[in-house]
Amino acid sequence: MANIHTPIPNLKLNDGNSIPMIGYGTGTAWYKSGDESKVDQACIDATKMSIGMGFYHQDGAEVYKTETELGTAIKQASVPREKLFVTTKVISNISDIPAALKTSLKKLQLDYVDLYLIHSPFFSDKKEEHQAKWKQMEELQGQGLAKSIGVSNYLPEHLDWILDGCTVTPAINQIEFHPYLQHVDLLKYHKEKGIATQAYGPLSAVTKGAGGPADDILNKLAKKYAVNPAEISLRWCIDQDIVPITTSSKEQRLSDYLRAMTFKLNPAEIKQINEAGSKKHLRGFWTHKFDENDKR
Ligand SMILES: NC(=O)C1=CN([C@@H]2O[C@H](COP(=O)(O)OP(=O)(O)OC[C@H]3O[C@@H](n4cnc5c(N)ncnc54)[C@H](O)[C@@H]3O)[C@@H](O)[C@H]2O)C=CC1
Ligand SMILES: O=CCc1c[nH]c2ccccc12
Repeated sequence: MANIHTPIPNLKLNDGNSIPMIGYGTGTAWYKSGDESKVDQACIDATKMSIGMGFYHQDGAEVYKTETELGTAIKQASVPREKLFVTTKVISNISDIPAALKTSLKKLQLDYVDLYLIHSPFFSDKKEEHQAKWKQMEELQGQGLAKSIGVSNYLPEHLDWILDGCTVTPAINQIEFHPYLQHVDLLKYHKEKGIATQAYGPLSAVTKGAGGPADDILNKLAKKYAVNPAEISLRWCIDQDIVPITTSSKEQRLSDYLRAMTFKLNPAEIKQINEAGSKKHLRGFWTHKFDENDKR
């Protein structure tokens, strides 16, 4: 069983900070559609378990309404703060980013987050507003409240707005990324500008896209490396320097995910997954915001 002793590599960001190359998400499986003040003990327990197993990189967001649970799990896990990498994101309270971060920090019971992200670009279609919001993000980083700052769900046109005149280039863009959503042009853009990529929904080809054209190659490689197709999907991200964010409430599944740290795909295998995956398009998140004809 892979466990806390399974070393997790780091990726160096453009600001000199380092991020562990797999994250545990407190969104999809855990977000509350209702009352935020109703504490979800199952979320605390699963998140604490993930930290205990070595998932020191934790991904939250104000919109998930689970920052209190994440903060409690962190506290109860008793791992030194400097060993953790904690992300949260702003979107509901984008009108006042400094206040939003302070509220998040209170819920998280932290003095700073390792990464603060603007959760999506869809709050405005005006370049000037994006630039003004990014300036506030830079100020929060300057105050030490966020060690790294970045964005999520941005496309090249949104990043262009920010990069025009920014002082700090976003460290990360967190996007939906899996064999059926490969974002080839966006990844090229990230590489040119020194922006790291985080992948949410990395298991989508195995979960939502099961039965698709990548099944055969994912199954074949799973057999070769004696893991599950999920771990091939995670490794496919890592071997492209992309940081996957996954989740589960099950110890066995989390342990299985960590096996992605125990082997490497070769370039030919990555290419085979890319080729098979490019035969299908699947977007699972923010579908109401992205143009349905946009296959990027
Ligand atoms: N920035 C953004 O807009 C977004 C960020 N996120 C972040 O990413 C995190 C992970 O996102 P997910 O889509 O949940 O990631 P994921 O694609 O890794 O899926 C994880 C889910 O797959 C299930 N699973 C694993 N193996 C399976 C199998 N063999 N068969 C069936 N189901 C299986 C797990 O139980 C879990 O519920 C979220 O919790 C959140 O923190 C997620 C969506 C949007
Ligand atoms: O971050 C993931 C997708 C997302 C966007 N808004 C919400 C609200 C609640 C849960 C997930 C999400």
